[in-house]
Amino acid sequence: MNSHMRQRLSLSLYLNYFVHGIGLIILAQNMQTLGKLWQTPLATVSYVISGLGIGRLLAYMLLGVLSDRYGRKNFIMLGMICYCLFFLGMLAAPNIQIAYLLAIIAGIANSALDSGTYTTFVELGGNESASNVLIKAFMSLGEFILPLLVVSLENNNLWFGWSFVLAAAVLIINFFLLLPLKFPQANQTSKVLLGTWKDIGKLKKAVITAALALYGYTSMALMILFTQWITMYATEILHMGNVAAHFLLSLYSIGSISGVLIMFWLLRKHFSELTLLVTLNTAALLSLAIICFIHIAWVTQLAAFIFGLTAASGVMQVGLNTFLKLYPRTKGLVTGVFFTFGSLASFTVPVITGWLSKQSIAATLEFDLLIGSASLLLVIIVRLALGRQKTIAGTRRTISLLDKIIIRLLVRRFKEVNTINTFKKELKIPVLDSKREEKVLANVAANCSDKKILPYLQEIYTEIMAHSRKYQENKRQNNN
Ligand SMILES: O=C(O)C(=O)C[C@]1(C(=O)O)C=C[C@@H](O)C=C1
Repeated sequence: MNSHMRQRLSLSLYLNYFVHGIGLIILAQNMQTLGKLWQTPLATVSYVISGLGIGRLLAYMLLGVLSDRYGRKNFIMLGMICYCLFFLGMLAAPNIQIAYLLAIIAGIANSALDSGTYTTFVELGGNESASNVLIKAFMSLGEFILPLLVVSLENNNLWFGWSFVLAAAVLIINFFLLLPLKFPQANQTSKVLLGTWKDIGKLKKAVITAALALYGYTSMALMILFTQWITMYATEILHMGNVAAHFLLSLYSIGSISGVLIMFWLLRKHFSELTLLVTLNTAALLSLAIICFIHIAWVTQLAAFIFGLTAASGVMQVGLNTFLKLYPRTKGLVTGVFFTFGSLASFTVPVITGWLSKQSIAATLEFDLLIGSASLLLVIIVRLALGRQKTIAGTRRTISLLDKIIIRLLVRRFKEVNTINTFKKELKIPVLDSKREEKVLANVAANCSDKKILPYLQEIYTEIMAHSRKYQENKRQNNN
């Protein structure tokens, strides 16, 4: 695939996630209007939102496995059609039952897009982690723009449905942009990775698999618990005013978008993914602990920003990427498993914390500390079990460093050879000393720990000595 087609494909895939960002919050942002439309109380509209979660749970595994079989493109198209149906259907939904069905369809759309897109970015090759993290950036952009759109429609007394129509229109245009594009072959194995990770034992692989699947749960739970409770925690426990309390969530969002961009940049620079996961999860846990235990307004604000910067920087996507590399032949299934755990988090966290909040609001965030610790433990387990991750770029960095040392040593060797030459000139003996050359080659054999590479080293040394002879002859000819 040429780079122009690749860019077109990537752009279309990202555009879908801009719309998905809108889809994630469009019901919540229009709760009151929709409630009036269906003549139901707010709680019932909120119940419709849970349909999204049901759709996801139902579809992730199935669509993941099917996308391994029938190609990624079909499922991305399916996702787009389902999403379109959701956006336009919601405007025409006559009752709450149909609305609930449409929400389930949006959940299915979400699963279809995920199982087709994350896998495609890995199969496109290049820097797949950076690409998958950028998906999160497009989602955040959608989530950032929609509330502004909703408010401006409202302020200008325009129909609330325009934001739904806009989302559908973007999808329809993107559908036709995507239609002629070719996708990379599904589940081709990534040679680079098989080279470095193929020797993992069965037990180790099972431990890593379990840890990564659980990380699908904890990484999601860490974020949604925070976003659900931070405002109430700030008003009730920290006694902040209403505006200041809401502002904490904005700081978290700004942190998150900055975090994604920083993560993208670091991954492009080939920073080790697992080291990043351990570092970011540690920072997230620390900032959360600060929010829980140090009650000073500006410190809390800074900590909320840092929590967004680290916990919502795309660490979930990086975790999935590691998982995908471990199972290059069943990427769709792996995406399905990972996000099923994520969906379980979106279901269980509100239930558990709802119950905890009856004890105290502080207990909810303290529970997030527990989740953050579990997250950190899981990524440490994965890091230890997988060992140092090798990449072409990292390995080349090591080679460059070794070359630097070798060159310095060779310069010193030439200096010593020059000294020998001075002696030889005084004693009037020839440059070539075959006995000494044999001894040097014998020394190479004695010092070489890997007998397989010995012939190559001896060839190198024969060359080195040939050149030090040339160097000596040249010096003699030029009389210096
Ligand atoms: O030891 C010497 O006599 C050298 O000149 C140095 C050296 C070498 O590079 O090691 C170079 C040429 C001789 O034939 C043998 C050895």
